Amino acid sequence: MEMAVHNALKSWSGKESIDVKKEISSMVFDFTAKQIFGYDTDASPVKLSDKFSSFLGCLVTLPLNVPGTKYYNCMKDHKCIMNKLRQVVKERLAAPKMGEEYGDLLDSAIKDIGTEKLVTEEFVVYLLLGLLAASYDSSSLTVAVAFKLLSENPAVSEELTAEHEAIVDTRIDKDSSLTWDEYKSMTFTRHVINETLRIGPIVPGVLRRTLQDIEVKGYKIPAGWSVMVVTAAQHYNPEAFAEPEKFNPSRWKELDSTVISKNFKPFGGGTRQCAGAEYSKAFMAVFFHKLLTEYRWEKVRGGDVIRNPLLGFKDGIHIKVSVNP
Ligand code: HEM
Repeated sequence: MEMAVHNALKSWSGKESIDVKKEISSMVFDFTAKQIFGYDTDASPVKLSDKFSSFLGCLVTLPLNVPGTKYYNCMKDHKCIMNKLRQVVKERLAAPKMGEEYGDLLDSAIKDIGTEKLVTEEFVVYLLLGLLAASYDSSSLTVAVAFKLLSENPAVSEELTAEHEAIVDTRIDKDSSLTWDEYKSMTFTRHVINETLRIGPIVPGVLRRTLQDIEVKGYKIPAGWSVMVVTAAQHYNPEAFAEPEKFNPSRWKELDSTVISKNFKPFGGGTRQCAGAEYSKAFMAVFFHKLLTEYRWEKVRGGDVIRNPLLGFKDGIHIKVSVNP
């Protein structure tokens, strides 16, 4: 993870500016795809992250399957992605040591084929599609929101930088990699990540279906209805978070665990809670560690937030990254 971040930051430094969301999306995508099925973006004739970018960008569109329309292009990209994923799964199934060779997530999934009625070859293809889609737009959006909030709150940015510089200062070998203990010691970083996810949750809410009639504040919701829990609204509950519009990572020092569990759900909740939550938080911490200890950054332009229904930016958010002198 550190190496992926290192390579990305190196390639950004010196450029006039980069669109954070776009660049991080493709970095996280390539890294995740490598962990899941050994995807090597440099060796691949098709840049899968580009295909995902255009596929995900036109999911909510008029279903007019005519050349030249957004939907038509979306379907073309979807087909290309599915062909590639089907090919990957087929190759693994044909490998001499099927499911044993690489030790990655795809190997585990291949071994599970047939253990349950649902787990078929096609299911594994869709599992890959789902995980890659989930990784493309999620952490990158949260990091982009963090850049916006940090650029508007220089004191928070300074405290965050100080935490990471202190980690490097106490290292015996200054060039050594980040350790697990160092990661666990990033208290203020965790507060910044939580506060970013609270202020700018990427999804407006989570969907559930009622299994039985339930009553909420005098209203009856019949069994079988779809319910959307608007978690984004809970994040702005003034009884749980004082001055909820204010970006204040330090509030997390004091917050009660019951208040958090009832009002803070950026990754959903219950048995369907996000499978990539810890992975995303680790990625964000590693990203900020490398950025803040080895580089300097400044916002160049953009940062106007929109919701459609995912959180996004009108004209992106562009930053300039330079090596720390
Ligand atoms: C900041 C980053 C992320 C956020 C805010 C986020 C948010 C969410 C949310 C709100 C849900 C719905 C949960 C529910 O219905 O209760 C979800 C589900 C899911 N997410 Fe994430 N996600 C993030 C990153 C990721 C990543 C990187 C992956 C995979 C590599 C991932 C994989 C999944 C999967 C597989 C589910 C479906 C879980 C299930 O239905 O059992 N997510 N995510």
